[in-house]
Amino acid sequence: MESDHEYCIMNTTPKIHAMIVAAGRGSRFGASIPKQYTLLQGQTLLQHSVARLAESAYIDKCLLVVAADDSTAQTLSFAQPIYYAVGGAERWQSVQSGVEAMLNAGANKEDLVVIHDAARPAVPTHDIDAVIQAAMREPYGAILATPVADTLKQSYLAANMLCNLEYEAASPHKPLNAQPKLTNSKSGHNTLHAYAQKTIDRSHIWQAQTPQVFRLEQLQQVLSYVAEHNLAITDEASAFEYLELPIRLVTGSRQNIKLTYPDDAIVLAAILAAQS
Ligand SMILES: Nc1ccn([C@@H]2O[C@H](COP(=O)(O)OP(=O)(O)OP(=O)(O)O)[C@@H](O)[C@H]2O)c(=O)n1
Ligand SMILES: C[C@](O)(CO)[C@H](O)COP(=O)(O)O
Repeated sequence: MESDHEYCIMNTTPKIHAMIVAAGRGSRFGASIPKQYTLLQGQTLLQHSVARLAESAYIDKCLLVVAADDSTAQTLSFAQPIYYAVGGAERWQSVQSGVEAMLNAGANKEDLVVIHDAARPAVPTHDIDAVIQAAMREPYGAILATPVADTLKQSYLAANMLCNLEYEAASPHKPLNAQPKLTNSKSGHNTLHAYAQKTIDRSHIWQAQTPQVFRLEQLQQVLSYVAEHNLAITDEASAFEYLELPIRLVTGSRQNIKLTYPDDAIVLAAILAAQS
């Protein structure tokens, strides 16, 4: 029975390599610096994410994929040995650059690669271990994901109501079911708003997270397919889906949120404080 730490395929003992993608600009977050360098609980998101991976017994060093003009990462201290690669314009191109760096550094094509977002600093270590263990037992890979918990609406865009509904001030003597007065739209132009068209069945809908874990050569091949076919993907699992290759979904913690919009910072700070 192979130990979890080393699993055998074709009489070799593949190893596990970790990469953190941190080459984004954080445009939706809107800060003056890339969001991976935002300080929460006294450390940058990037340092938190590196430390989380370091807590896993499977990981003892980490590749950081950073922007070509990044001058911050190498000024920081990290919880484990670090090496670097330069990212690309799209997230998947940053991953592709990281895969090439790992192979050029001597990784074997059958080795597993653990890919994590720098923007997900609160991932529990037991989730990291769980997705790695799942990927060891899958032919193509595994990702963390969380089932959708809210009602999902599909929307359509429409012009503002042609009439403004004016409700007279409620008065103690006014019947509750009084009809509102319709008046002509005050605005001289129609504003487009989103309206609910229908509710999506969420019983098989998941929110993908990271880490996402694959074998290096297979990931290299599917990302080449993405490049050759000019596909737009936002995670590596999507590339395998295009080729109808099964990727295991491992239920992850809802604490593993991604810092994307300004509102996420207060939530993430509270999660990190609660985890410390
Ligand atoms: N070309 C890119 C784009 C994103 N990322 C990384 O991928 C992770 C998740 O992507 P996302 O949340 O989209 O980050 P940004 O692209 O920075 O955000 P935005 O889309 O708002 O600009 C982040 O850690 C980000 O640094 C990357 O390494 N290379
Ligand atoms: C990989 C990912 O974290 C899965 O949810 C996400 O797709 C990456 O961020 P982006 O905002 O989609 O670029």
